[in-house]
Amino acid sequence: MGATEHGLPVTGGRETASEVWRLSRGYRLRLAAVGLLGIVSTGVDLIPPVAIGFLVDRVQTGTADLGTVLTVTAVMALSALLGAAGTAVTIVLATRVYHTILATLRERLVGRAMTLPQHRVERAGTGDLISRSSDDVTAVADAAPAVIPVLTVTAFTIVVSLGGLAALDWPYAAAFAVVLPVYALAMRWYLRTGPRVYRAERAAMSARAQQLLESQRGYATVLGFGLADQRHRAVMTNSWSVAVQALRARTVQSMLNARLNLGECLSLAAVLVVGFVLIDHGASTVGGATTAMLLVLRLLGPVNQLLFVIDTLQSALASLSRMIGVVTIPAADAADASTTPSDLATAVRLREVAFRYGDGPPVLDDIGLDIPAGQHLAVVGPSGAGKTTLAAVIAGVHRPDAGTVTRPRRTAVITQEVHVFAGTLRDNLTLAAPDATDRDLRAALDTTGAADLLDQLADALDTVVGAGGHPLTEAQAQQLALARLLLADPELAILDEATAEAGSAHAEQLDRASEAVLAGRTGIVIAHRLSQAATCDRIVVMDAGRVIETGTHDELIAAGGTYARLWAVWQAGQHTSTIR
Ligand SMILES: Nc1ncnc2c1ncn2[C@@H]1O[C@H](COP(=O)(O)OP(=O)(O)OP(=O)(O)O)[C@@H](O)[C@H]1O
Repeated sequence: MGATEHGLPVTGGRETASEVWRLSRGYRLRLAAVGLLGIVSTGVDLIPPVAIGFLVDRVQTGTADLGTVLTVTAVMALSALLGAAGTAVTIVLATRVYHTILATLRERLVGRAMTLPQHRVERAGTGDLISRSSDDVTAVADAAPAVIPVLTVTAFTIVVSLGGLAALDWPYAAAFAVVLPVYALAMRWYLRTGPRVYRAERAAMSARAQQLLESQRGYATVLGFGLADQRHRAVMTNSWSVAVQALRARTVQSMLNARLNLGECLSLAAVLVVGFVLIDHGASTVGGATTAMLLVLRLLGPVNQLLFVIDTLQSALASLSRMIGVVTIPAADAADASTTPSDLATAVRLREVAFRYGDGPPVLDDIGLDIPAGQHLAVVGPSGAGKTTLAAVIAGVHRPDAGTVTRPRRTAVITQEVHVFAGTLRDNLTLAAPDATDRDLRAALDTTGAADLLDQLADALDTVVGAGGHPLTEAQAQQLALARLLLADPELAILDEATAEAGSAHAEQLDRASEAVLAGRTGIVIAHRLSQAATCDRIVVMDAGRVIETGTHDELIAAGGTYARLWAVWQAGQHTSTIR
């Protein structure tokens, strides 16, 4: 399986083929029936050239009368009708099987994407995953109208027509066969060039999707920092890259076209020359040569189409290998290896943990930490100390570059960006606990201090919130997230909530809600207000990615270090600013 260090994997040809074969299980009999119908339909399609050749000979020998012409016309019309009907049914049946298999693949892709460890998706970029389950699925689905008719019918037409040519007179088949290397060379060139160009096109599309997604997600930041122009330029650069790659792909198609035209010209000329020589030597009739020319003309279409389908097929295969790349990520990687069931005494254990974003400077350095089950730990420190990163590494969002992390299997985290899902309030809560009753939901909202929210909403739990629904304040969204976490009932809860103005009613409300949510479970609080830290069992002070102090509130105050200084500042009335 090919995989870039940071990207999601892409399968090779063999893996893709064997996965498609596995996916076709249950449809193979239907596929065989479709194949048989395809052979019969294309066989019937060969009747008109033979009938025209027969008519030409009759006219040449002066034995054609009106009855012969009418009979030949009727036979041609009937065979054309039967052939078209058979082909249409073949295409419909094949398309149905194709889309059913594709739907199964998409379901598996989405299923696997949902179970991928978050760090894997974060590192590759959410845009890549979205592009694989949208752009790539579309590319594979869009290939159906072109690929299925041609693949199911063309291959048979080639075999049956070549057989017909050989039966007519072997030199005709030989003349066509001599030109085949031209097609073989065209195919070889194309197979070498095409996939690379298409993969680059798809990758450029992924990058553009990622760029757009990031701009939309960080909309508030983009506006707040006046980054609109910069983001616009970045999206333009990506769009230009997509355009360049698309142009390359279309150029390759045009060059393939030129090669196909050459093959067409050579094969018609070869059969014409052979026909002339055979008739000159009395070895063939004009009718025979006519049939041969018509058969070759029939062959040229499918041969060209097959090469063009290979073009679409290459593009679809590039997408397919990206989709299957996600589906076949080994289960060991899908389940986060660093998660182990907690032992009874220690819920979280970190040993020599180091982490950096990409090639950037170390953000966490040699972190060692033990959190006994049931303990509430506060992490404090100046902005940029690495608190959020530490929370993300413990939660499994980021995988450490060095060291080990052990945490309970049921770990939940509330990040600074609380997401309200578009749907009812009930939907938002039952995400975490599908079996929860309305009573449970109300109790959870009550615990997080959001009971009055229900009173404000006309449809109570059935009120639509999130995008397009009833707008929730930031504090309400955080209360909702805390209620969701309460319902999920994890062994370890990590709270890295957005800051609320210290001393404000919201801050006190959220502090109380956080305490209620953490009761009876292990908790890590990224403390943006020192009031949060003071109520925790133990405090870890971080600076520049390292733990510089640890102890209880009283111990750290008595030690007179960084925490004591922070606390003094806090106490001295810096209540309007937050510790970040
Ligand atoms: N996604 C990212 N990519 C690159 N660097 C990052 C990323 N996220 C954070 N950093 C950097 O890592 C360092 C630690 O950031 P982190 O957010 O963990 O600190 P923090 O202590 O939580 O700060 P704050 O209190 O402001 O949230 C900072 O220098 C920050 O710029």
